[in-house]
Amino acid sequence: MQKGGAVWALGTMSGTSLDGVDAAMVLTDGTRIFDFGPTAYRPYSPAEQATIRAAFGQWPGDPAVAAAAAVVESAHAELMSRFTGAEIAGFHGQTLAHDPQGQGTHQAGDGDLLARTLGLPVVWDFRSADVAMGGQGAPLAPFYHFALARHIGAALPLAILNLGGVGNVTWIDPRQTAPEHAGALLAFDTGPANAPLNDLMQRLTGTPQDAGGAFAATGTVDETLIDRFLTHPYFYRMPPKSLDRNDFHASLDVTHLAPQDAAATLTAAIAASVARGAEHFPTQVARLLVTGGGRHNATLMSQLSTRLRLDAEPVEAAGLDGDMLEAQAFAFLAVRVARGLPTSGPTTTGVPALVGGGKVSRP
Ligand SMILES: Nc1ncnc2c1ncn2[C@@H]1O[C@H](COP(=O)(O)OP(=O)(O)OP(=O)(O)O)[C@@H](O)[C@H]1O
Ligand SMILES: CC(=O)N[C@H]1[C@@H]2OC[C@@H](O2)[C@@H](O)[C@@H]1O[C@H](C)C(=O)O
Repeated sequence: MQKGGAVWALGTMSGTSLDGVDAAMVLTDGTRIFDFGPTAYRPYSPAEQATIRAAFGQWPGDPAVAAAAAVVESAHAELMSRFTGAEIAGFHGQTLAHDPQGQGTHQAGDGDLLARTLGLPVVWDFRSADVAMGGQGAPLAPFYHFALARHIGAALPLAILNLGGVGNVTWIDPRQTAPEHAGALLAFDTGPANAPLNDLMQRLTGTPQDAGGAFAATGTVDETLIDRFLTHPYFYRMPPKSLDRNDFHASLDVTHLAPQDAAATLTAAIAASVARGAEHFPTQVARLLVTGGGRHNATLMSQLSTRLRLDAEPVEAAGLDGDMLEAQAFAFLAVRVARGLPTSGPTTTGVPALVGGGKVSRP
């Protein structure tokens, strides 16, 4: 790869909601974004989802993990081979278990194998080095969020909120010139996002989402339950901090509520946890840009606007692509790793020093 200049990088993300793999190209030098390229999506089949789901919470050595890794690798190889013109790829893999203060963090899928299959340098295992140095290993999108804030010409502090299965937010001061500068970023996972709502909708309707938030819109929020939810110790921890998909399982029990009220309450809980998180922001933000699937949920967006007293806008309002932003992040981070630039630091993962996490596998 040419030193210094911008290159086309391909990034992939297989998120906690397990719908499929996103892939996107970005023209970048690892600092600035020069252009966005093609994108593609490859859903997991129900059988593939079941294989991956069976490995959730398991660590390498377990046969379920090997089976899940094989599914992740073949789905990525199939999707990534549709792209041409990339000089490097960033492969996030599928998080199966995340326990940064205990057993570590594990993303299924072998980047070495993909490098050989695709004939491209592949950067992967982005989170382990950060965790080994005492960081949370997540969230990692914040250094990309910083580049996005500069790219869209933001002049004042803003927040980028990702609402996937889990929520994560980045507070950004775009007046700083680099993400590693003191005062540029503060990032953390906000709490559970769509995962508990999806699980509820699956049980109620057989479809794992509340499309547009239409069902929740017909219910009433149980504010007492929300208040109790907000006493979870996670909300008292100072950021940076990160979560595994099911960390809140027992704390969000809505089974005693009428179905619509249960959906309304889980939707409001997402917004309430973001509002609680926003209390940690170093300054107020001028904009709240929302990415990830949750931005399609109108009830959730309106709950966010109410509870944060700020207009929650989809990232599309700033000309960005909220379906592909995480895949773009791993394209961008791949270039940073290849060039020896840090990908996380004390204010994004809590790691004591700047870290450039990620292995580089060459074909
Ligand atoms: N039209 C819609 N209406 C309501 N919710 C939606 C809609 N589209 C997507 N979602 C929600 O967004 C989720 C998917 O979001 P996304 O693709 O950002 O998650 P992910 O990347 O897998 O998760 P994470 O960021 O936690 O790794 C779905 O599971 C669903 O809950
Ligand atoms: C361990 C892990 O895979 N975490 C994911 C997950 O999904 C959302 C949230 O929890 C975030 O911390 C992270 O993903 C994004 C891409 C990140 O690292 O920024």
